[in-house]
Amino acid sequence: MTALQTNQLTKKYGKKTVVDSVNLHIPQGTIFGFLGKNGAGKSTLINMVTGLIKPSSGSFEVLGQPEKRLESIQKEIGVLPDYSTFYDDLTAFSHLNYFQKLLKQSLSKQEIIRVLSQVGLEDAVHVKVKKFSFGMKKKLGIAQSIIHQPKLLFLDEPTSGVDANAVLNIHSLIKEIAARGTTIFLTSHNLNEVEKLCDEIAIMNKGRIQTQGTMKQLREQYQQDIVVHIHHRSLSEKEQTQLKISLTELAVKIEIGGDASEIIVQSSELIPQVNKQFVRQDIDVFGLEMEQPSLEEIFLNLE
Ligand SMILES: Nc1ncnc2c1ncn2[C@@H]1O[C@H](COP(=O)(O)OP(=O)(O)OP(=O)(O)O)[C@@H](O)[C@H]1O
Repeated sequence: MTALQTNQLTKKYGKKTVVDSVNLHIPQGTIFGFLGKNGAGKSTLINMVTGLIKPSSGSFEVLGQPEKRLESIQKEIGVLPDYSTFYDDLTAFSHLNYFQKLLKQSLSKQEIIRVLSQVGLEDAVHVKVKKFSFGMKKKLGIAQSIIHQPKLLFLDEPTSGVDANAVLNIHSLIKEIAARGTTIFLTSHNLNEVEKLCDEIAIMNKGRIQTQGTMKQLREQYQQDIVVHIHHRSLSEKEQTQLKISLTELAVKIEIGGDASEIIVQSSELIPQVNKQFVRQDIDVFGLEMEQPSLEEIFLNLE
């Protein structure tokens, strides 16, 4: 089943089209990364598919249900809350307890404590929210968003403003939640995070989906030159010259060194042919590494 599907989904404010004919298809069980610069339209799209605002046109389905039946599956959806909605005088436990009752859940005391432990708040179960650090509030927010074991979870910037250790904890937690079968829709400005966690990525720009695919597909789509680092046995000056001549047709840049060389090719299919030239000249190759563009480079190169 599809966790989320949008068909020509559009939102206009006056004459301004903020979300423009978006078609997304998110299979269940994926961690889907949703990227875009400030003002690209990400929150507007999320607000439409979670029922907070009405689309101007187009349609969507969440967990197989159309917009008009969104109410019936609200309990299957989790959304990382805005921290301003926390009650400062409640403890983490009371906060979750209150929230689960709102969702008409009937978790036992132990089960609530287990959710708090799951997000790493086991030492803060009875601490009031007003004493929480920012990172602790993020974790409590995640606990709140997963307390009803949603099938689809929207996490908007789950690690922004959180220290490095807590970021790692939150990443492990996101992977655990996904491993249990929850589809995760992750918005983040941290491209490393998205690259590390997400199965599939969509990049939004000025209301439109500019590109969508797995990291591998995005690399293939946006990769131009590939830098290949080759470690080899020591070469004499004569061998270096011969090698350079043999690679001229294949590479756009060739730097042959004594025991390591850097070669730039325009397609990954040329790499075996580069390797063949080394073999042909009886040069032992000890290592061959390919430099892949990061999501950050791909993102920055998009208009
Ligand atoms: N209620 C509204 N009325 C008019 N314009 C709006 C409204 N809500 C959002 N916008 C405009 O829509 C555009 C997209 O905003 P949105 O919040 O969806 O972007 P975003 O991609 O989530 O950005 P960020 O990364 O900063 O959160 C912005 O230009 C914003 O000013």
